[in-house]
Amino acid sequence: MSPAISTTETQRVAIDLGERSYDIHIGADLIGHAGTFAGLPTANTGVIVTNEVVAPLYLASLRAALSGRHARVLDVVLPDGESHKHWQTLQTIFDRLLEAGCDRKTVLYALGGGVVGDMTGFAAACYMRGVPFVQVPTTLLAQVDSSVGGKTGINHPLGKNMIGAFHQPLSVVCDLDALRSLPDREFSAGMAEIIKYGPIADMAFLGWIEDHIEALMARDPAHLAHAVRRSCEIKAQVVGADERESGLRAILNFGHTFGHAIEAGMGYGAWLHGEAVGCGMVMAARLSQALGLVDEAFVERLKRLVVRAGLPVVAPVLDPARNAERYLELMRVDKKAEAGEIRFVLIDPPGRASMRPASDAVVAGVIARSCQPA
Ligand SMILES: NC(=O)c1ccc[n+]([C@@H]2O[C@H](COP(=O)([O-])OP(=O)(O)OC[C@H]3O[C@@H](n4cnc5c(N)ncnc54)[C@H](O)[C@@H]3O)[C@@H](O)[C@H]2O)c1
Ligand SMILES: O=C(O)C(=O)C[C@@H](O)[C@H](O)[C@H](O)COP(=O)(O)O
Ligand SMILES: [Zn+2]
Repeated sequence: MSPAISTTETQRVAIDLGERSYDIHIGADLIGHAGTFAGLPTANTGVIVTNEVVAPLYLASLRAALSGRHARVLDVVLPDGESHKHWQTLQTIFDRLLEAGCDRKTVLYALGGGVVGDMTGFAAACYMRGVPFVQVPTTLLAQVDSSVGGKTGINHPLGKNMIGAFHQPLSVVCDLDALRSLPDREFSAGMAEIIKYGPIADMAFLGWIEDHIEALMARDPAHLAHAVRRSCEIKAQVVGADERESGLRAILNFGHTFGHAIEAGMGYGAWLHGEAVGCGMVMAARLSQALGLVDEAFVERLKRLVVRAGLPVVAPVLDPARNAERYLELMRVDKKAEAGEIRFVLIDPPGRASMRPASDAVVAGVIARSCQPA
């Protein structure tokens, strides 16, 4: 049964981080009212950081909403896409802030998907050693995951998100209406991170997603509101318990050890982050099975749902001559690795996750199986 959720009413999920606590606002038509949410400071300058795809859609609306809050509202429009999540793009933000004489009270607003959010957050963490920022996520993936929790950063050719900082936003404003303009492929990518919360924390939620996948894929507003809210609740709870990933928070990385290897190995942007995570979750589930932690029925169940969400489940060959070695090489760069030993987030049992090493031989078997068409 679908929970009764009014899409006209704004939902609020709190993330408890002591003095860095904030609220995640979820509802319709919020970008145009972003200036009214509690937690947003009045400062002389607000700078909206966005990209060339999102700017024509939502920049004017956010600018108008912030005009009563800041004496001047500036913007920086970045090039679009994962392939631009690097130092040079970050430099564009710093150039603009310095040229405009922005002081340390300046508030940055990340208007866009996870790429804009991660880079804006990192720019906010670094500029004058730290200025406040607000997340205004406009993709499904950003609303259910990347805008929450304060992980910010950029990619390095050798590894995903390798340069970054923890810097919490002041507030997160999830306007569900923005999801209407999202391309189908990007919508599916967001579904991967929603599905992720089931196996790691809430199998009842996984069952609910399975039961309502058609309504979700059709972007039914009430179902979307529930999926975004429940995802944010789970993420807020995990991050509230372990802000800097000293332990528990690593469960949010389920599917990411394989997924990040796919993203870096294919070249950033070839596979979307959510696509790589969807496929990576099936690979991590297979590894969990190989280690006796879950049964085949669970792996097939997860795989079916990933397919129904429009995501790939056959992993790419990264190097025809030495495929497993290439995956392993890339995965050894993962931030969870210790002294060159890869540690995987595994399901143990469904609804709970834990981090464990695995032998190269077992991992190579999973890679070989995952690169074959079903
Ligand atoms: N910080 C975290 O905790 C965290 C969590 C998950 C993912 N991430 C990062 O997030 C990034 C992926 O984010 P993403 O999937 O949002 O990708 P993205 O930011 O590249 O956005 C996807 C595409 O949709 C466009 N777009 C954005 N909003 C739109 C809208 N409303 N209508 C039409 N088009 C729109 C973008 O311009 C882009 O082309 C990756 O870099 C990943 O590493 C970070
Ligand atoms: O918030 C977290 O913690 C996550 O792991 C969420 C992930 O979905 C996200 O992709 C994150 O950026 C990955 O973190 P990383 O530390 O592996 O780069
Ligand atoms: Zn992710």
